Amino acid sequence: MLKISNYSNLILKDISFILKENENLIILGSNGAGKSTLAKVLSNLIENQSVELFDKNISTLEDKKRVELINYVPPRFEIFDEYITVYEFLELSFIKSIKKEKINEVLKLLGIESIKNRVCVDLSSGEKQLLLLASSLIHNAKITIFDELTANMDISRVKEVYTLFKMDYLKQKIIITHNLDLAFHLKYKVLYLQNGVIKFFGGCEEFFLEENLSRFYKNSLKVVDNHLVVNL
Ligand SMILES: Nc1ncnc2c1ncn2[C@@H]1O[C@H](COP(=O)(O)OP(=O)(O)OP(=O)(O)O)[C@@H](O)[C@H]1O
Repeated sequence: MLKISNYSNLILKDISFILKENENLIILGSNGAGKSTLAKVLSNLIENQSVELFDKNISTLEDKKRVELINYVPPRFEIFDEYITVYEFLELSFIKSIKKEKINEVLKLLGIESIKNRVCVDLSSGEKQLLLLASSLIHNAKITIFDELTANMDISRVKEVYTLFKMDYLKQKIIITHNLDLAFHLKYKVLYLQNGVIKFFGGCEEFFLEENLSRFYKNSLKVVDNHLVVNL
């Protein structure tokens, strides 16, 4: 269970909501709305006392315990070690003891065995995002927040990620995305942010009603054959 109560900072305004155990969430909103900032608050990268994780205030949790409960996966892969390989990076993703077979299982699941001995800094941006995904699967926190995971992925990879999310390989997920069709089909609960304010928090079906689409996206979207597409 995740709960945030009356949180405000320079960007976010009076944020409160509860996500029940095993409920997944999509966070939507335009550029600069505050989505990444909210994710950093929920994972305590922006320190606060307004978030409760599984009935414990996040400010009271030791780092080791907190990372077991929540993992923020950033939109860009950044690393200072120029020489570390994919395999070595994944070894560092375990919270407890390293299980080599788990690394091979995840590499196979994502179809990225061929890059396992490559140096991380040389990967393409899409490959780096797959590495972040692999790392989060190994980390396997109770709640994983993905910040624009699919932004640099090709379409077939986006489809694979969608399938993976549907498989419940990870426990509880919070997904920040600009891919509305992905959000529409995942059918998770939706939180819509506008200028740091929650304008919608509720079911997917309700959010994607025509009246809400025109309220939040004006005439920039249309539904074609049960898919949300840009109304060019
Ligand atoms: N460390 C910071 N210091 C000052 N302003 C910041 C900082 N981080 C973010 N902001 C500002 O806060 C606002 C919200 O940023 P945030 O990254 O949370 O938006 P977002 O909804 O994730 O946007 P996008 O969809 O473009 O990624 C932006 O105007 C941004 O410039």
